[in-house]
Parts: sequence; C-alpha cells; structure tokens
Amino acid sequence: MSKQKLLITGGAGFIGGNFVHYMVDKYSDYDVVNLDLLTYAGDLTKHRQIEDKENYRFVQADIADREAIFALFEQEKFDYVVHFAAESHVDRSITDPAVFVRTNVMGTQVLLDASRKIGLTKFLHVSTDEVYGELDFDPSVFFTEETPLQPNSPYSASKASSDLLVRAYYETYGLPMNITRCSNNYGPYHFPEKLIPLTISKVLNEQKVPVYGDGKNIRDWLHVYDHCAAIDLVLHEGVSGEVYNVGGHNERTNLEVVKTIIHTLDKSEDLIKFVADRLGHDKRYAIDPTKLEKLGWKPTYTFETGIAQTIQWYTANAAWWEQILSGEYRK
Ligand SMILES: Cc1cn([C@H]2C[C@H](O)[C@@H](COP(=O)(O)OP(=O)(O)O[C@H]3O[C@H](CO)[C@@H](O)[C@H](O)[C@H]3O)O2)c(=O)[nH]c1=O
Repeated sequence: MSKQKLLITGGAGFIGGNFVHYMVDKYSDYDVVNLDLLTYAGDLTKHRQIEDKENYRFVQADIADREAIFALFEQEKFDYVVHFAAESHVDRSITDPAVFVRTNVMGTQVLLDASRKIGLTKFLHVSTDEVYGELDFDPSVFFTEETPLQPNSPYSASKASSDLLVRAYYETYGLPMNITRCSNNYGPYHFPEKLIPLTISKVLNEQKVPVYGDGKNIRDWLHVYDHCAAIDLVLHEGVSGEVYNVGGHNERTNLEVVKTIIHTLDKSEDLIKFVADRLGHDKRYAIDPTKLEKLGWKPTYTFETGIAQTIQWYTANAAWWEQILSGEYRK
C-alpha cells in the first residue's frame, strides 16, 4: 500500500505543533506535510528534532491563498487533512476581528474547496468549545454535541462559522469530515500570551500576573497530549459527519490556576494583580466528552500532573519563551 499523505495546517502553532510531533513519531508510514503561514505565533524551532525525518516536510503558505493551496493539493493529493490553522487569541479578536474572519472563515473555505476538488479520505476540523457560548456556574451542566452554537466573541464566532462551513460541505458535497471541539489546552510550546504560559513566565520573572475581573471565570483544562490522542482517534475511528467534544473534567477558576502556578514555583500571591475584565468574558466552559469516550478515548493527565509537568517544561525551556517575549511577538 502506498504511503498515506497527511496535511496538518497550523503545524507551527501550539496544538498543531504538538500534533505534528505526535503523528510523525507514531506513523512512519504517513507522509506528513506541515502547512503554516508563520504568523506571530508560528515557530519552527519546536520541530528541530524531526525536520530531517523522511516522513516530514514543511510548507509556508497562507490557507486563504487560493492559488497556493490549490497548487499544493493538486501536487500532493492528500488523503487526510487535519486543520488547526487559525487565529486563536480571544483578546486579539476583540481588538482586530477582521483577520479572524479572513483566516478562520475564508481560509477554511479555501481548504474545503481544495479538498473537495481532489477527494479525500477525511477532513478533520479542529474547533473549540467556545462555539457553544458560555455556561453559568451550575457544576452539573456541560456542553454536549447537541448544545446550540452561541458564540460570544469575534474569535468564537469565526470558529463557529468555519464549523458550519465544514458541516455544509459534508451535507452538500458529501465531503467526509469530522469536527472536534476541545476545551482549553495547556502543555509545552503554548504561546506566552495565553493564561497558563503567561502566568508561568511572569511568575518566573517575578512580574505581576494580570487576572481579569474577579478571577472566578472557569475553564476546563486538558493537556495538549491528550488532545492529540483524541484527534488521532477521531481521524481514524470517528463516524464521518459527526462532531466530537474533547474535554477532561478539569474545571478550575482562573484564580485557582494562577495560585497553583505561584505555589508550585514557591512565590508569593502578591504577584497577582486584578485588572479590567475582558469584554464579553464568558463565565464558564465545561465539556461532556461521553461521545468521544465511547470511541475509546480517556485523558491520561490529571490537572495536577499536567500542570506540574508544564511548569517544569517552561522552567527548563525559558530560552524558548524568553526569545518570543523579547521580540514582542513580532507584532
Ligand atoms: C491572557 C489572560 C487570560 N485571562 C483569563 C481569560 C480566560 O477566562 C482565561 C483563559 O484565557 P486564555 O488563555 O486567553 O484562553 P481562552 O480565552 O479561554 O481561550 C482559549 O481556549 C479556547 C478553548 O476553550 C480556545 O479555543 C482558544 O483558542 C484559547 O485561546 O484566563 C486572565 O485572567 N488574564 C490574562 O492575562
């Protein structure tokens, strides 16, 4: 049998980057192409260990560049596409929504058109629990795959729009697809603008940690390696046309997360600084992953083991995030 060709978009980012490693290491019989534009959050140093491997190749291109994407698909005739490439930071979407629509919505549409043209085994669209909007603080209520889409931020609205396009290409053209919707990820190579890596970097540098509002908003944290395993499973075992939620029942208030990091690093809670709240700040996200568990997925990290490992990684790899911070994110 000839090698399977897998396109991973956004493979220079956090989750996509971890997934590139996961697939290159696990499947030597897959040819993996990592397609990324290398925006401010893209970084290839994380792939030094695999860049010479025979089953890995990097291509720099914009997913919204129709000509470049169609040429790549014609040449490579991919069997699978796993689509991570997206603008992902909620705060940035509040100040500059347009780039979120361009990349997340229009870029996804270009990929869908190119996929439809060559015919694929599967298009897996990596999405987010934020498309469901927010939950209140009742701990017995979770997002399920049936929860209506009610995105609140420009970011989540752009992701919900792309989810609907993927669904439409399945319904209209029969494009084989899955959508996964995951809760907040954390782990190695998380860009230091997001809560956990930002907090670790600030605490290690003894700087104030900005906590939005009263810090009582709740997120459901999942280690990125568990997310990678979930995507692998859905790619190969997911029923085409279905949505799968990914989450690990690790709900924490932001303040709890920040305090855990401060205590683990043996620093003072005086580093916490309450700042103005995010506009339209969603109160709580929490996922019911039953449908995915029925496929055979189970998270392997508790929040305690995962956050300890992550703090250790950031401490040992300070050069990686310090270099990013010193370049002010290549704004
Ligand atoms: C950056 C920052 C964040 N926060 C708060 C806002 C949120 O309630 C929580 C987590 O913020 P963020 O790390 O920006 O992540 P959040 O807005 O939840 O969104 C993340 O998780 C989503 C999945 O739920 C992904 O789809 C997004 O791409 C990803 O960015 O911490 C602070 O209190 N202070 C901060 O400096």
